[in-house]
Amino acid sequence: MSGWYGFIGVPTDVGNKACGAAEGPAALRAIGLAPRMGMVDRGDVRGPAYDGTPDETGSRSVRETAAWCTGVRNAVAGVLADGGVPVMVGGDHAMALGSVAAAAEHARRQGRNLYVLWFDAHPDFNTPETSPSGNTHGYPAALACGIGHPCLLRVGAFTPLLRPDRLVQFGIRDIDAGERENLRRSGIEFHEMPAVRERGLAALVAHTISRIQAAGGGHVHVSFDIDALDPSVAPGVGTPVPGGLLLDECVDSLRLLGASGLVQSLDIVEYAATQDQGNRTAHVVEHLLAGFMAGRDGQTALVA
Ligand SMILES: NC(=[NH2+])NCCC[C@H](N)C(=O)O
Ligand SMILES: [Mn+2]
Repeated sequence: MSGWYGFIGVPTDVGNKACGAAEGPAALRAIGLAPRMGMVDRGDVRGPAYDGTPDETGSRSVRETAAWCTGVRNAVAGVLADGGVPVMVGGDHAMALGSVAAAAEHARRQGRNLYVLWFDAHPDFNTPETSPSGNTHGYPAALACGIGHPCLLRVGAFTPLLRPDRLVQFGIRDIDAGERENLRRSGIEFHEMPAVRERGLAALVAHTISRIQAAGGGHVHVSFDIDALDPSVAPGVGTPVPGGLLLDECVDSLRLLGASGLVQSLDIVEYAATQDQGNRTAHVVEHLLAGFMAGRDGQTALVA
C-alpha cells in the first residue's frame, strides 16, 4: 500500500521574521489542500513568538527556534510511528532541523541510512560565525550535518543527524562567502543553477536516486524550499532569488522521487502567503505534492 500522508502545519517565522512564512499553513488550508489531496490533517505545531534580540553569537530567536523544532520533531515522529509519510508544511526553513531529527531517529531505528535531498535557492549552511543575518533559517542544513549553534544541535537525539556526504542540494544560486567555505569543508554536493541548466534537474535527481539505490537504499528525506523555484513561478516567498527552477522540472523530479519508493518524509517550507499573488504559490505547492504522490502511487501499482 502507498500508505497515507500526514499534513503538519508549522505556522512560524522564528527563523526569519521578515519572511512571512507563518501564514503559509493557514493559506494552504484555505484552499482545502489537505482534504483535496487525501492527506490527513494532523493540525498545527505551536510555539513561542519571534524574538529579534541577537544572542551572544549574533543569532536571533535561537531558543524559540529550538522550541518549535522540538515540536516539529515530535509531530513528524508521530506520523512516522503511525506508518504515514509526514509532510511538514512551514513555516520557515529552520523547521527542517526538527523534521530531519525525526527522520534521522526513525532511520536509525530501522537500520537505514538517512539521505537528505535539499531543493533551495540557498544552501542554508550558515553557522553563527558566517551568517550575515543571524537568522536561523540560514542554519538548518549545517546543523543537520553537526555544525552550528550548540543550543540547536541539541534538538535531535544525536549529532550529526546526517552524514555530510548524504546531503545533496539542488537549485542553489545565493551563497554567502563564509557559507561557501562551510560547504567546501564539509564536502557537500550542491548543484548550482548553471549545472542544473546544463544537466537538467530531473537527470541530476535520477542520478542521485541511482547512487542511493546502489548503496543499498535508505530513508530519503526531501526538504523543499519554495524559493528554489523561480520567483516568476512562485512569488510567495520571503527571500526570492531570480534565475530559479521551473515548475515542470520540479514536478518531474518529485515524481521520480515518489516512484523511487525511497522518500519517507517531506518538508515544504518558506511559502509566504503574504507575498503571494492571489493563490498562485499555494497552487504551486499543490502541484509539487501531486507530482510526488503520483510517483508514489505508480510505484505502488508496479509493486502490487
Ligand atoms: N531558508 C531560507 N530562505 N534561507 C535564506 C538564507 C539567507 C541567507 N543566506 C542568510 O543566512 O540569512
Ligand atoms: Mn531554505
